Amino acid sequence: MADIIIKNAYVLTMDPDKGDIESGVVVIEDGIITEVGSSTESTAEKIIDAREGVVMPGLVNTHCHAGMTLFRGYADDMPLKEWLEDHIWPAEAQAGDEDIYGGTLVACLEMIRSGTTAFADMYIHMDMVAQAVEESGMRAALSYGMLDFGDTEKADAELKKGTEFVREWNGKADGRITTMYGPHAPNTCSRDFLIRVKEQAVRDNAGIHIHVLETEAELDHMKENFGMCSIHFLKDIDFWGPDVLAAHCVWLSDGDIRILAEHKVNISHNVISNMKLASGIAPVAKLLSAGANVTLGTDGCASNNNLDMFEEMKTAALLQKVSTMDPTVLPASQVLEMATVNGAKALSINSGMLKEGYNADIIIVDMKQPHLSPAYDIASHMVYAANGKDVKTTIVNGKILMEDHEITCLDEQSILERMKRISKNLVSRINS
Ligand SMILES: O=c1[nH]cnc2c1ncn2[C@@H]1O[C@H](CO)[C@@H](O)[C@H]1O
Ligand SMILES: [Zn+2]
Repeated sequence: MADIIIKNAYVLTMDPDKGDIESGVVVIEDGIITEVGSSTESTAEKIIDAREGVVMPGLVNTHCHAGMTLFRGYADDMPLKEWLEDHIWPAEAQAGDEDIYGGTLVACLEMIRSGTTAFADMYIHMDMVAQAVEESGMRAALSYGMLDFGDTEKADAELKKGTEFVREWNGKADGRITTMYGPHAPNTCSRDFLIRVKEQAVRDNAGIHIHVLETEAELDHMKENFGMCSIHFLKDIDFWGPDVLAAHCVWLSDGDIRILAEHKVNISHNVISNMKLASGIAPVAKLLSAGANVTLGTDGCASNNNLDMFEEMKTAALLQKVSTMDPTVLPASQVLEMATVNGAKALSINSGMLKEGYNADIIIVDMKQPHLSPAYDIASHMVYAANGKDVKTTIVNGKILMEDHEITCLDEQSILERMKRISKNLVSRINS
């Protein structure tokens, strides 16, 4: 007997061999999808009738700082350097375990509610982040954000912390948690440190999550200090590979695009954060035509200011169209691929498609609503018309985390109450 059967749904499989099924079933057993088709002989204790719903793979957010929900709306409308150095970093210095734990739980609630089933996170107090992810039922690739600023003592301490975290949490929470190394960026980490991190990641068979060329200031800094941009600099130290997840990648030349594609680097496009901080426009259409694996991420809540991947999909499509003056770039089906299949690939997880043998990371979108009516092209609706609130059911690893808009895995009220308390205390500590 199976665990869950979802029936009577429009199934958007994202599986190129299968395509969409107008009225289909998805069968789940032991956290895995065991059947996708138009009917099934199987039985299950739990039957979900998804009539007037779209069943699709959960979205994958490939660049997040989940705990930054704490700073949602805390420092808006300023350039990245000032935002980070004068506001965010001093505030983070005051944040403790309880704050990051509470902030991450709010992020998990927000992601579950808006149809994200897996995310890549780079942040601080990572044991707390991992604990929150474990309790939430979500899937995540977690990394401790390491910076050395050229200080060798700090480099040793940061790498030790990063390594301990990678080793302690990899494969935990029934395999829902995997770990990566998280060197912050080429202009906040020294060359030596980045070399050591890469060597350590190879030894531990772990991926690497890093910010790259988010701002023109980083490009100028790298050219001034090393005579080349971050992409060539990282190529020089043999950093690039399919194990690397590079966030932002805004300031790229055509040569840089070729390097990223050749080395099969995973790229996280953070369009809303890049627009809000006026960092620039990433050449996503060019990256995709070069064959690079481009995915989508929200970045933290202090530069977005939410974690809704539906907004991210729509904005990514629209900005590329207007900035290239070509409405044919990033069609809806390709944007959906970025948010599902490509994201899962970047996190090395067997999710992102509804297919036999894949993780049961699934969402159901409620289509019986004015703004989704009529429905000619479902992919178009998911990218251009829907938003996170339209998600009514979220399943991760075969467990229902939200059903009919009701959160089943966490105590939402107490988490929101806790956020009120900790954010107030945190701000008073920052201001004192
Ligand atoms: O857009 C960004 N660019 C650079 N750093 C960021 C951005 N958003 C968040 N962080 C910072 O990265 C560190 C990860 O541990 C945190 O300090 C976080 O505030
Ligand atoms: Zn970031």
